[in-house]
Amino acid sequence: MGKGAHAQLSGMGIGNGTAMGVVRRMPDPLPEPVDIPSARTAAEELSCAVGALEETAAFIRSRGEQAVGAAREILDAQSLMAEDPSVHEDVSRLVMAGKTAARAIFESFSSFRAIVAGLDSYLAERVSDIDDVMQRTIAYARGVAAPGIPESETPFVLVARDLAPADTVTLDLTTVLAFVTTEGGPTSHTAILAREKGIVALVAVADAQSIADGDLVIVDAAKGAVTVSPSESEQKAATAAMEERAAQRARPATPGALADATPISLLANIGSVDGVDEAVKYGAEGVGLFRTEFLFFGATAAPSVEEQQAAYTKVLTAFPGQKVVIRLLDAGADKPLEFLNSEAEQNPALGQRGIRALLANEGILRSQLQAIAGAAGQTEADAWVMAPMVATVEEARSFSAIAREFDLKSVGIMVEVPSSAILADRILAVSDFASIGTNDLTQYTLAADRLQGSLASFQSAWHPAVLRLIAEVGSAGAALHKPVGVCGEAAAEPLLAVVLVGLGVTSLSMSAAALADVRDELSRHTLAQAKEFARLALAADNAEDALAAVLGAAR
Ligand SMILES: C=C(OP(=O)(O)O)C(=O)O
Ligand SMILES: [Mg+2]
Repeated sequence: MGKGAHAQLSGMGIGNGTAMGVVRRMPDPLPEPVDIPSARTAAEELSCAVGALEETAAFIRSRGEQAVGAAREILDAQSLMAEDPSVHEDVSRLVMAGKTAARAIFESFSSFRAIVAGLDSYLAERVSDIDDVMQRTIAYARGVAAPGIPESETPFVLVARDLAPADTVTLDLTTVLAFVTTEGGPTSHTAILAREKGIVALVAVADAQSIADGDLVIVDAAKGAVTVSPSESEQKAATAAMEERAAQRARPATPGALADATPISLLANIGSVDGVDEAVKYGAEGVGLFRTEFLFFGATAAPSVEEQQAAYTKVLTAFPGQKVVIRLLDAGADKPLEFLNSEAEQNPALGQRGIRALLANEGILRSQLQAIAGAAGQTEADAWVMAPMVATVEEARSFSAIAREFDLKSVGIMVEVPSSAILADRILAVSDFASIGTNDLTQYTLAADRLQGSLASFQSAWHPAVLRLIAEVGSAGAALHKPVGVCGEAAAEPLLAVVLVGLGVTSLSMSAAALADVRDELSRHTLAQAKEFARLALAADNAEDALAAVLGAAR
């Protein structure tokens, strides 16, 4: 495309925002350092390489300190890569063999990358994180600018192949109006972090590389479109949409409801006590998913009941009279925990995980339930508990029986495995509620690892196979008068959230920053329309067609 030519490109919108501005492109990665003999002494090269590794670790660590949640974890892992003694040893060995600092860093990280990419698909997502650390370190060693967000005094729309976590975390929202990336899917790191920060974003825009520096663009996440060199009338419409959104956000948050006043509770997902403030700030009506893994990860043994109770109490205290759904420890596969499951597994996603692991370690399960019951007794919140990764009616029954010994009133299960969606009527008969985890439900339905970047296109809950399973759960919930929520990333996609309601879902839980767009989208459609959208999506052959059909009917 020539610069300035009018064009419309499509991709996957994150949230519902609109932004308009001039494009700045992210510089392309640095070229591979050539393998020529160094002109400096080995000692000089070594001090250059070590200095670059230290500078990278310090830079990423300082960015990590400004981040919370998932972003912080990713950055902490990245700073550890730059500090890894085996990387330092390897770089030093290569420098001593006559390589330049830049080349030694390149070769060392490349072999690290090959091991990670080849040996363990669970770490495949880390490959792009390794590349980011390598690029930054090579830039420091060469004394050139590290690839990253362009510096600019004036606001701009960032166009990039993909964003490194370190970049997304510290995006300056006063200058970066929106971003458009070629790569990524709705559940990629970039999309999740964009949602957490409420940034207008479009991912998986296959033709994004055709947008030139300096082009004026409109990014419309709700339509999943970027318009290059928009006409005057398109510019006016975009300005009006942005003003309306700003006005709507300035009004106090109202409880979630459809246009015909059907109530749909809008709840927050939190991953630690730190998430509480954001949830309250964005008007969450409670917590629909309190992930409790943060208490266990990094520990060598399960935390004591007292320690757990203190953390649960802090969260429950923030929501008097409101519901807080506490998800019991979900260890295994993407959340490995040595002391719970030390046996090496060939296929951990299908291994000892979630409720399976808890029922095999009943002491830990009971300690969690005891701590939750203690915290519930000390606070005014309505504490609900749910078990992760339930696959059978027996697991649901065993979990309910144990939880009720602790006098917990609302005992439910997560539907993340196709078997539990197919048997939703049986499973709900022995549980008080269901909460659908669409991240895992999608991975298991399509047999596509949720962490494997190259399979991101499979990881969409718009897929009619996933929607059919959700419909099973919705119908079972309606027949048995039991609540059915969604707490996976799908709940944070505004139009998909309406489809979920059309399938019988009664509450939606998501990262707090996504609440406003979902609240707004729900208020635009009636239950009859939501059901029609659901019918259209269910009738599609694939996720893209389902989205297109519903977009056509809704916009
Ligand atoms: C909410 C879910 O659980 P997690 O993302 O923690 O596995 C899910 O699988 O959708
Ligand atoms: Mg899950």
